[in-house]
Amino acid sequence: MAVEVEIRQRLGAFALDVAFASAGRLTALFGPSGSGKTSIVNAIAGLTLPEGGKVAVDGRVLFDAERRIFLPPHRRRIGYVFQDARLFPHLTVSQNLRYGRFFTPAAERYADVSKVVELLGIGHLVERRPSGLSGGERQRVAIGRALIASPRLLLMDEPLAALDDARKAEILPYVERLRDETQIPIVYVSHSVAEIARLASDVVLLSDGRVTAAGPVNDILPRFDLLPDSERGEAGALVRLEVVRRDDGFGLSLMRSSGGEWRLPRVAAEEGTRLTVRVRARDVMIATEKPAGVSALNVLEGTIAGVDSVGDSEALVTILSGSDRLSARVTGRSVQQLGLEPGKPVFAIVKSVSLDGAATARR
Ligand SMILES: Nc1ncnc2c1ncn2[C@@H]1O[C@H](COP(=O)(O)OP(=O)(O)OP(=O)(O)O)[C@@H](O)[C@H]1O
Repeated sequence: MAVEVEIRQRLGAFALDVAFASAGRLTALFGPSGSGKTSIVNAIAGLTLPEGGKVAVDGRVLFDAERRIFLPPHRRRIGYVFQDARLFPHLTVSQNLRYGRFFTPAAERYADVSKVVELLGIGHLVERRPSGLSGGERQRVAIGRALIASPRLLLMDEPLAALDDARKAEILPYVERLRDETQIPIVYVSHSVAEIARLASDVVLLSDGRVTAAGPVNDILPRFDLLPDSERGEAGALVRLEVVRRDDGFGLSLMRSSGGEWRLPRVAAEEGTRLTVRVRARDVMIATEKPAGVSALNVLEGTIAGVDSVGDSEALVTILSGSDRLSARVTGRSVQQLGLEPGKPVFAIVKSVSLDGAATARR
C-alpha cells in the first residue's frame, strides 16, 4: 500500500476518526467544507499530533500512536503544496526550487533538478522572481520545489483552488504528468468533481470527520449520492472513449466506447485519441426497449448490474455496457414500473456528457 492512514484526533469541537489505505497513484480526499480534509493532510505531514492511529507511506511508519512513533515533519520526506504557492519573494525561481533540497539528506536526493524543470515546463522562468510570475506559473514552481526535495509522498491541498479556469486548464496536464511519470504517490484535496474525475485513481469520500466510502474512482463516483445535497447531482461514472472521426458532417465527433458508438459536440482531439468523459447519473435515462425517434444522440445497450435506493423515492441503477459502467438516477416508481433489476437488458440514453476539459485517459 502506498499510503495507510488511520487518524483519531480531537480538534476543538470536531472529532476526526478516519481510516483508509490506497495503493493508487493519486488519491483524492473529497467532502464538504469542514469534513476534515485539511486536518487529515496536516496529520499525515506531521504538523499535528493525533491521539490515536497510524500513518505509513510505502510501508515506512511515520506515526504510530501505540508504538509512540512520531517522526517530525522534516524527517517524513513529504512534499506539501498548498492553495497559495508560498514561494520566497526575495529568491529567484531557481533558488526557490533548490531550497527544499537542504532538508533532504544527500544520499536520499533522487530528484534531478533539470528533469523536474522539464516536467513542469518552467525552464524559461528560472531567473525570475515570484512577483513576475502568473498564479499558474507560481503554482508550478511550488510543485517543483516540493519535488526537488525528493519526497516519498506529495500532499496537495486544493492546489488549483486559487486559480481561474484558464490557469487551471494550463496546470492540469502537469499534474497528470506528475501522476503518470513520477513514482511519488499523491494525496490530493479538492472540492471539484471535474478535477477528481480527471486526476484521481482513487477517492476517499469524507463527511463530518468520517470516511463514507473509499476505493477506485470508478467505484466511488457513483457513490456521490452519499454526499450532501449540493454535491449529489455530481454522482456518475467515467467512460473511456476513442475518437473515431472528428467531424461527422454535423459538427459532432464520432467516438467509440467498449459498449457502442457516441456522438459528442466536436471534441478538440485527433482521431485515435483516447479520452475519459464523465457521465452524470442524472443525465442518463433508462429504456427497456430500443427507443426510436429520440433526440438524444447516445443510446447504449447494456445490462443492469445493480439497483441501490437513494433516499425514499429515488434509485441509482448501475448498467454494464461493454466493459464500462454507467449510473442512472431514476425514481423508485420507474424501478417498479419498468421492472428494473440486476440482469435485465436495457438501453441507457445519455442526455449529456461532461468532458471536464477532455481528459486524456492514461489511467
Ligand atoms: N486546531 C483546531 N482547533 C479547533 N478546531 C479545528 C482545528 N483544526 C480544525 N478544526 C475544525 O475541524 C473541522 C475540519 O476542518 P478541516 O479544515 O480539516 O476541514 P476541510 O474538509 O479541509 O474543510 P475546507 O474544505 O473548508 O478546507 C472544522 O470544523 C474546523 O473548524
